[in-house]
Amino acid sequence: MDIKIVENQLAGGRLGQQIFADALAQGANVFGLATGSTPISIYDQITASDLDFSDKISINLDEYKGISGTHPQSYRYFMDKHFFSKKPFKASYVPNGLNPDGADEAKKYDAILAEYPRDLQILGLGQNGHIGFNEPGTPFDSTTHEVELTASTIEANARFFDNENEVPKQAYSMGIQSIMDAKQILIVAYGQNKAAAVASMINGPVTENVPASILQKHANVTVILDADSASQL
Ligand SMILES: N[C@@H]1[C@@H](O)[C@H](O)[C@@H](COP(=O)(O)O)O[C@@H]1O
Repeated sequence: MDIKIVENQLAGGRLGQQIFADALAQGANVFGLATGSTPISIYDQITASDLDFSDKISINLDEYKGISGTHPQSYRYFMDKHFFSKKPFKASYVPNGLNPDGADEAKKYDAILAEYPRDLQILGLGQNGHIGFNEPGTPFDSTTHEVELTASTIEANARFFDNENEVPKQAYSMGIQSIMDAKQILIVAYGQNKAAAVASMINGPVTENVPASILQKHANVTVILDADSASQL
């Protein structure tokens, strides 16, 4: 793992933008994207740059089940707002939260992932070590699946909703194997509340109890941290 400690999120955004630029220069065609507050500074730097994704593909990690892409808290809405409306791709895939059939949605999304192997995958990190919506205990060989969100994730995401009851209880997520299939991975974490998860991801045993710990086994991972999230290393 190539660990970069940056001064603040703006510096992390610049570094992340550079990693995207380098991938583009090396011929990357398919970009795996993530939501959450963490990647926003990278997306801000990218959308303000002259990078061109108009003939590239993006595939997002996950989406809440049961809300449409026009819901302000859906991940499709987030991506439109922070990225695609400013910097469009040729095609952008996000799981369809309105598909009531989890097995069907998983099959369709896995077909998209198989058609477009990702060159670069960006990830945030959950406080419990989750990546995408792969909560602790998710098998390392998982592909796209329907997820029951844990109480801690619902609580962590409640700040974006009017109240905790409105946070969807399920989501669709790429699996851990799907994430590991990307050629290159960029994982980003800021703040004291991520410090324990960062330490377990980097120095802990590789265990399904800490989904991000599997990244120790990937050949090309860059980790962007700030001093707070790196404080337990
Ligand atoms: N499904 C997302 C994850 O992909 C994200 O990494 C995590 C952390 O979010 P934040 O970056 O806001 O801390 O939140 C959600 O649970």
